[in-house]
Amino acid sequence: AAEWGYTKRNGPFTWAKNYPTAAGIRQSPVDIDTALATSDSSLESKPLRWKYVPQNTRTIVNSGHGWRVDVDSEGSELVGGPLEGTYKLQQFHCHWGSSSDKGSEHTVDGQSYAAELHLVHWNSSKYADCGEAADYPDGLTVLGVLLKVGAKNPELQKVIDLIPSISHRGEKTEVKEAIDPAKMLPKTLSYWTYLGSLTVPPCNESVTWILFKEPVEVSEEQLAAFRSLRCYKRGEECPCDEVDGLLISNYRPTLPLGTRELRECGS
Ligand SMILES: CCN[C@H]1CN(CCOC)S(=O)(=O)c2sc(S(N)(=O)=O)cc21
Ligand SMILES: [Zn+2]
Repeated sequence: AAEWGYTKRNGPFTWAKNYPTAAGIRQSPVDIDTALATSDSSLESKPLRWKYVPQNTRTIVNSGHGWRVDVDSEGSELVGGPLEGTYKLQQFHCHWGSSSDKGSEHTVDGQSYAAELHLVHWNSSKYADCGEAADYPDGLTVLGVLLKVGAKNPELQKVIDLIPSISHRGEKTEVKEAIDPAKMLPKTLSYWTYLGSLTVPPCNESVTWILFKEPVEVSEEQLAAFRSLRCYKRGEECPCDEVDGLLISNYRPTLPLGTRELRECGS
């Protein structure tokens, strides 16, 4: 089957054909209607806590759908807030648009941001690895960070510096200078949380989403670097009808929250 992607031919509105879960009722991303959010004392009583090992960021790869930094999960942990048990960091990646007026996956009161960073964690209290965890409703937790145009982001610059060596799909390289995921999180830790899904096929409905309220800054030049990735393999011709196969946009439009509860912690 034609590989899924973000063009008219293989983009989000075609995914349900090959991935029926994409048409489910617990899909992500969603628009965060801040008036609907309910504050929950149980979230306030168990602060979200994380521990990452910067030296465990191993490789960065061009998945054909964006860049992804794979991490050795050992030594990492995410607990508290809405979570039961311990989750370990598996990878982090980003979504962006063809211009900085769009590109985030979640929107807030209808407003898009320039990009969105996802830190993907899996429930190591109950499952053996990320792949297994992705098949269970409590298997994954993704920390989402909204990115807005502003100052150059020094931690993300370590990713940007590696992009030229993974310009084509399937290329990967060692991350030599440790990247600290904790340094990419906002200062204030207020967040919204709801039950959703992977925002890419197979769109498993296995993600507890935790989206920080405070956006983090990234520069226009850094966003431009993201858009220089190519969605096809070196030596092959460009399959996607994108402008010479550049990955200029890789965000899924929002899906209905439906009857799901949206909770918030912190102002
Ligand atoms: C770059 C994308 N990679 C994906 C690889 N995986 C999916 C298959 O795994 C069994 S995953 O579970 O690690 C996730 S979560 C995720 S999102 N956008 O919802 O945070 C994307 C992906
Ligand atoms: Zn993502």
